[in-house]
Amino acid sequence: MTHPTLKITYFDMTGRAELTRLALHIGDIPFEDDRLTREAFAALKPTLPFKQVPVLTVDGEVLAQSHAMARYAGRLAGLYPTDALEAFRVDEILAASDDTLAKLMPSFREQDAAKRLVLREELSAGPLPEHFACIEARLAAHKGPYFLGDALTIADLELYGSRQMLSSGWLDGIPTDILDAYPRWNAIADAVAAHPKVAAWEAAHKA
Ligand SMILES: N[C@@H](CCC(=O)N[C@@H](CS)C(=O)NCC(=O)O)C(=O)O
Repeated sequence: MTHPTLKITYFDMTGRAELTRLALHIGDIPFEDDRLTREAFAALKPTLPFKQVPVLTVDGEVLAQSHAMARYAGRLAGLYPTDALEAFRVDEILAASDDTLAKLMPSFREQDAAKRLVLREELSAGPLPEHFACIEARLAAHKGPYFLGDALTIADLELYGSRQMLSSGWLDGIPTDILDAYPRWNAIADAVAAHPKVAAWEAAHKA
């Protein structure tokens, strides 16, 4: 099967590009994994559609917005439902994940480490667990092993990636066990982690 020529441009980190990278990798769809230094980003920024990364270059055309990229990659890779209602369920999880990031954003922007810690501790004491409980409740439709049953989707990959971000210890002030209270979320993330293509990707990139 022929695919468009694809290049993901982002920083050398997981962040907002990893979902698209992982979807293309799982789908055996070749792509260039263009990882920018801060200096290279500064030079490129004025040319970018929203002056931000990630961007996905498709046959020479630069397109942006991480979840739009992920849905496109998901469609190419067979990881996005063709059924409209199932797609809605997947989109809901992606948007809920954006809401998590929005809650964390002031702490990402805070330069003072002590103030950042306080912001994250406040989030961990209420707003984040409350939001995560809502996500967990939406996973009640979880059929196993993945959210929508046997078919892996980008919603599962997003839940997996969010767990990595939240539980890695990278976010000082967020307890690494903050997701322990959500068994459906963890079951899905565990199933994704056990996927051979995901395990291979992690072995190649996290060593
Ligand atoms: N809505 C955009 C947000 C993109 C975004 O916030 N990108 C950040 C990196 S994660 C960025 O480019 N920051 C540098 C800047 O804005 O100058 C998306 O989902 O792709």
